[in-house]
Amino acid sequence: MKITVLYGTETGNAEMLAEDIASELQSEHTVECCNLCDFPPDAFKSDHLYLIVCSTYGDGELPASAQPFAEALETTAPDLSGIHFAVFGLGDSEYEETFNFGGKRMAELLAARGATQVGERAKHDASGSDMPEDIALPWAEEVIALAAEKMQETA
Ligand SMILES: Cc1cc2nc3c(=O)[nH]c(=O)nc-3n(C[C@H](O)[C@H](O)[C@H](O)COP(=O)(O)O)c2cc1C
Repeated sequence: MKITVLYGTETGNAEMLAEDIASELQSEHTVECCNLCDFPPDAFKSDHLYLIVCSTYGDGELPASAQPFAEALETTAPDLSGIHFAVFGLGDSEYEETFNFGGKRMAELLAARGATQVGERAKHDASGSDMPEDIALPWAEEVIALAAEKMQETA
């Protein structure tokens, strides 16, 4: 499968995780990895699965590297029907009211433009005991299997 791992980060955790996911998947898939700040919303392709790794900053906001992408999505309003994505959020449950809102916001923005979300949105908790890569790799395998079915249906 063609997979693009996109990440939105403020201090690098999402970037490290995105790179880990990409390197784990590349033996079986064609994988690219890209910062959301370098990815224009008109670059989505319907034969790719997009794995979006996104942290949360401020008061439940998107991290700095995802903000230009989110603004471009809102101003250019591309039609993303036929695009499949899954979201892995990074956050910290110490921020009780806004836990993992960055990933949630990203999923809402893409769905609002017609893209199809695959699988459950994963929510890593920096205050929990799991390492992000330990939950991200099984999550990625699961969403890839689901996407393979869905993308075949819509092809
Ligand atoms: C100043 C600051 C604000 C944060 N705000 C939130 C928040 O509102 N909700 C949340 O779930 N996590 C929040 N976090 C936790 C980060 O999302 C988490 O540490 C994540 O791993 C950072 O990933 P990054 O380095 O890719 O940006 C915050 C962290 C910092 C330092």
